Amino acid sequence: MTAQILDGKATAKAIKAELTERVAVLAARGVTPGLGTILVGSDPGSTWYVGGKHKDCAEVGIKSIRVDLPEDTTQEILLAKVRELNENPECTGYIVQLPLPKHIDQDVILEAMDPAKDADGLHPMNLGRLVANVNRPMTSPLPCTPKGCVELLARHDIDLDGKNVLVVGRGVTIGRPIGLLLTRRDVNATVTLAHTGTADLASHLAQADVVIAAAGQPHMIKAKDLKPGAIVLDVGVSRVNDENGKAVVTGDVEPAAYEVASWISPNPGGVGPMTRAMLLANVVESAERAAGI
Ligand SMILES: Nc1nc2c(c(=O)[nH]1)N[C@@H](CN(C=O)c1ccc(C(=O)N[C@@H](CCC(=O)O)C(=O)O)cc1)CN2
Repeated sequence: MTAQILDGKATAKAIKAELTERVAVLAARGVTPGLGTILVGSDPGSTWYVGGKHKDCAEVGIKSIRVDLPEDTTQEILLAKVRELNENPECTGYIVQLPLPKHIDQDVILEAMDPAKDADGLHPMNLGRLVANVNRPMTSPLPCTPKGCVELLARHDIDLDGKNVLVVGRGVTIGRPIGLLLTRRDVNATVTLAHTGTADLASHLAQADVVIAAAGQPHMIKAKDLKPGAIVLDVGVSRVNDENGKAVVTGDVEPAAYEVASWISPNPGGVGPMTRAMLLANVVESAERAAGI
């Protein structure tokens, strides 16, 4: 068996084209959505991701506001920037790029954001809304990567109703919120959350119809442990050196999994582009709600 590809790049391109039209409808009503980003430090990955967010905004017609701060920025200065974006009327939504340097308390920063401007769905109020709302349509932003995983599967006509999903990784941006999203009544999956403290990962993998690998551990998911025909989303991102010493992006799933899975999202080219597209979707949806559309 060779797995079919969950093509995040092509899917994100189609979503961006749809969002461009929705931004034009907002513009006709005099509404211009604006995305702010705050980046602290110069980590090459984070700098690339933030650059991508501004490029995406330009592509679909969203205004963007960029705040770049040095690595040694104090928590107080960062809080002042967060408050500035809370008050800036041109910025209808914003994100603080994660991870933050170790001397800054991420929870304090996320809590200081205006939840109505939280384009990442990571403010505790918005995560709490995801916990509380099982049945009704969500009217608050969802974290971009979990939302991107669900959208990527839906756009390939993959129904998760009744499926056993194993999520590997318990981070706040993916692992923890994705279980909440997948167990909503409209998705109806049964979710197990595995992590570094899980005793026998192989026995969980053997039962999983769907695996969402978001641990950030290169090739930790072995093809031999997968249930034949499993659907695999390779979400984790690591940078490793290839045989020529060149840094390359690699996922959590070993390449041999392509011979066991029925569907697989490549990495790069799978969930990453969907994360980018879902950030734009959050900004547009929030502007539409504000405009009463
Ligand atoms: N505030 C946030 N911080 C972080 C988030 C987030 O959603 N909000 N997620 C990740 C980083 N991220 C977006 O910020 C992100 C990661 C990966 C990609 C992507 O398109 N990856 C490419 C490969 C890129 C490469 O070569 O490095 C792919 O998968 O094809 C986009 C966005 C952590 N921080």
